[in-house]
Amino acid sequence: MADKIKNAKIVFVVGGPGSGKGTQCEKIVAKYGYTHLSSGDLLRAEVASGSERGKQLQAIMQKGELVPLDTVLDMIKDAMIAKADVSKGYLIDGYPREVKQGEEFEKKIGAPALLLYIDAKGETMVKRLMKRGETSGRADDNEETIKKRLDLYYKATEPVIAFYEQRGIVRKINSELPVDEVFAIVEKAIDELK
Ligand SMILES: Nc1ncnc2c1ncn2[C@H]1C[C@H](O)[C@@H](COP(=O)(O)OP(=O)(O)O)O1
Ligand SMILES: [Mg+2]
Repeated sequence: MADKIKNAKIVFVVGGPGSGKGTQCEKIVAKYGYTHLSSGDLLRAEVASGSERGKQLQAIMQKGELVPLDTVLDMIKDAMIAKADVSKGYLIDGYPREVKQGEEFEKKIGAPALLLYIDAKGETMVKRLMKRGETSGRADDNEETIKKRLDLYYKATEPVIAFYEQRGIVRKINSELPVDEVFAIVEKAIDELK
């Protein structure tokens, strides 16, 4: 089964909470037929299912902490295999959150062809998340948890970007711009993959 995704085009979408990863992924899906897998969305779906695993996950996520590595990776892999026949590529959104997660992903699934680094200022991310929190219903879109998520992002995820920069696959995207202008930069990076 895992053979099906062996040669798949894999794009890591990395950036702080509220940087605009989900927004850009949605546009990539519409234009390029990629499959969008947000690790956060997969986890929230598990929570919503009410399963025992979901309950444990909820407690961790509410504190703004990282969920155990194997759990996230298994969920991503299953979702990739499920879409293998219809997918032109995969957007792995919000993963890897730390270098070790990237290494495990490559061992179990494959190497990314590109890392889109969706970059916005801390104050911009906070503003966007507070606004999103008005309607998102996400337990972690509140001021206290946002601050923790940002701190963790800077500590754990920035080394991920440095790690893949050595391989020359990082494209830094200025996400301070309006959505469509951000997407114009994203398109260039994706087009280079063909
Ligand atoms: N370039 C941009 N300009 C203004 N607002 C943006 C933006 N990109 C995203 N947003 C808004 C949409 C959401 O309400 C919020 C967070 O975006 P998101 O795509 O959900 O971020 P992420 O998935 O990185 O957490 O910010
Ligand atoms: Mg998101």
